[in-house]
Amino acid sequence: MKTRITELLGIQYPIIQGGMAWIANGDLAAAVSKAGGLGTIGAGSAPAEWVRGEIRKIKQLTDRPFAVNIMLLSPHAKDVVDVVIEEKVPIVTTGAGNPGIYMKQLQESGTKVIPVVPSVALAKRLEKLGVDAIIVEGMEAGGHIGELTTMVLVPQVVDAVQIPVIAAGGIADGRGVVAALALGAEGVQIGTRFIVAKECTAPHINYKQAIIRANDRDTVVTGRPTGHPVRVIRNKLSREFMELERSGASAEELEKFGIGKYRIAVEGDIDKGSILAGQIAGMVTKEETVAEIIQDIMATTETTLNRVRNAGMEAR
Ligand SMILES: O=C(O)COc1ccc(-c2c[nH]c(CNC(=O)Nc3ncc(Sc4ccccn4)s3)n2)cc1
Repeated sequence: MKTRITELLGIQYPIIQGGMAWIANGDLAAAVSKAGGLGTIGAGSAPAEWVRGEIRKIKQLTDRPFAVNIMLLSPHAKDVVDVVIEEKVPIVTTGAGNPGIYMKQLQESGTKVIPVVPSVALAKRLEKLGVDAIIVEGMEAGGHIGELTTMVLVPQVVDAVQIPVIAAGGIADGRGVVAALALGAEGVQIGTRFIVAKECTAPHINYKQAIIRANDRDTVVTGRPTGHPVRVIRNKLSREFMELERSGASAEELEKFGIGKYRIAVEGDIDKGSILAGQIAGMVTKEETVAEIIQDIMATTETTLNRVRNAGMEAR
């Protein structure tokens, strides 16, 4: 399948794996790149030297293109940018903030920059700064989210910019890919479904099982009063978090309550930790290899395109 995204990134399929903090390590990213997508190492809030180690690991595992996601709320973001440049990482995606301050040094080093944006305004500002493409992430996504849905935000950003758009949030099979293409996107970013991949070695099995067990209504958004809303799977901790919000706790108290809770879940305590995952968790029902996931996505893309085409023919 060929789009401006597959050409820009040198990948076989327009499938980008989300660079999820604490979860997307070199093992997962290498498996996705080897299977024809774009594997992404999630720097999250990790120190720059951890990121350097994962970059060197993926270079041992594959020659195919890969990316590093820079989470801009991380205290190590600047050092991670330096490491990305030193290690000649070809592609960077960014999240949770505006990458404007790093654009000059990244572009001078020839790194392709693809920011996640939650609004049309930021998409237009970043296109002017010279980013190579835009990931438009709807609030269906797991983790730190904006307020608008994929269905609403993608076509508005597509209308507002000339550079290619990647749709993210609520996508886990070919129906989501075809929907994204219909909205004007030329690629998709998938996070939640890759968390349960066999090659995703970081999260404890309890984390994966929480996603596999989740149904359509099992995620909630915590932390809205802090200005950093985060989508998680309902559990004991999210109920405590919502209780704290209802009791009128300040943004600082909520922020403090949330610190470190994500890592606790990744390490296996799914009662006391925050299980970051998207609304599509209800459609993620089994652990598979990355190759099986990508093959299923592309096969269901094909069957969906045929179904939509036939429906269109009959409608004439
Ligand atoms: O500066 C501005 O105009 C605001 O800019 C932005 C505001 C938000 C975003 C945004 C929303 N979603 C994303 C990409 N997705 C994510 O970044 N998802 C994440 N999940 C867990 C994360 S770890 C975390 C999260 C919050 C607080 C501390 N740590 S980051 N980027 C991007 C840019």
